[in-house]
Amino acid sequence: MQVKVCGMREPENIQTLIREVGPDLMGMIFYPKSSRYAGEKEGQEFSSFPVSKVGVFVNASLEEVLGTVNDYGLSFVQLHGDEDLKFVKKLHQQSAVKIIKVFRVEDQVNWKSLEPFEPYIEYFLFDTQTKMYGGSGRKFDWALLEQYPLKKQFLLSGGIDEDSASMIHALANKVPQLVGVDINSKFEESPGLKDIGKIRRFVEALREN
Ligand SMILES: O=C(O)c1ccccc1NCC(=O)[C@H](O)[C@H](O)COP(=O)(O)O
Repeated sequence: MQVKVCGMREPENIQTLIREVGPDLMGMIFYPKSSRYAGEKEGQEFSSFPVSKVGVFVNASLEEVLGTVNDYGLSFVQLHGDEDLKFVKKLHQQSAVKIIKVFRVEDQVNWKSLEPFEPYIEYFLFDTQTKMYGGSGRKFDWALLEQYPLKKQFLLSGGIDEDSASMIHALANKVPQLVGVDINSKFEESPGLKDIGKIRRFVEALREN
């Protein structure tokens, strides 16, 4: 099971995370309205961190996304807004960066609408529908994912906390396309600053089985 720790911003906190947890992916938020906005930091400082970096964007322009990929040395772009297929195709054409396309879930999912994205992306990510787009700390009804009909692998997100490991294992046993989790606000001391001990305990529980 892959682990993405999202909403990272502070260099020392990032170094401790890499040393003590070793996540598969580390997310940085490039949505200016987020309390975890990382876009004011110098890109160069982040490029050298030995972890795959994911830039999270909400309805940003293609130019902004491509510029940030370059400045921060991003391996993945996570499209967390209402980016359509046309946008995803253009990004795929113009860059080798891997794409995570987010679907924010309320009380149902239109699986048919996801299908056209499959050839252009690395993963889907399912998160809870919220006005702020992400980082809400709220879970959606994960049982909806038991009906997931596609081949594309996906990441689970939204309100995952220290006690979620057994629920995640149970879901992954039913739906093998679930290959990773994305954690954020339930592991924070303050926006953009993570409690690394808490993350380590969760990741140990997740990797136990
Ligand atoms: O975290 C944010 O502030 C944020 C704002 C706008 C779009 C996306 C955002 N976060 C992206 C993530 O991938 C979060 O990890 C995901 O929404 C889950 O957050 P949480 O429910 O706090 O675990």
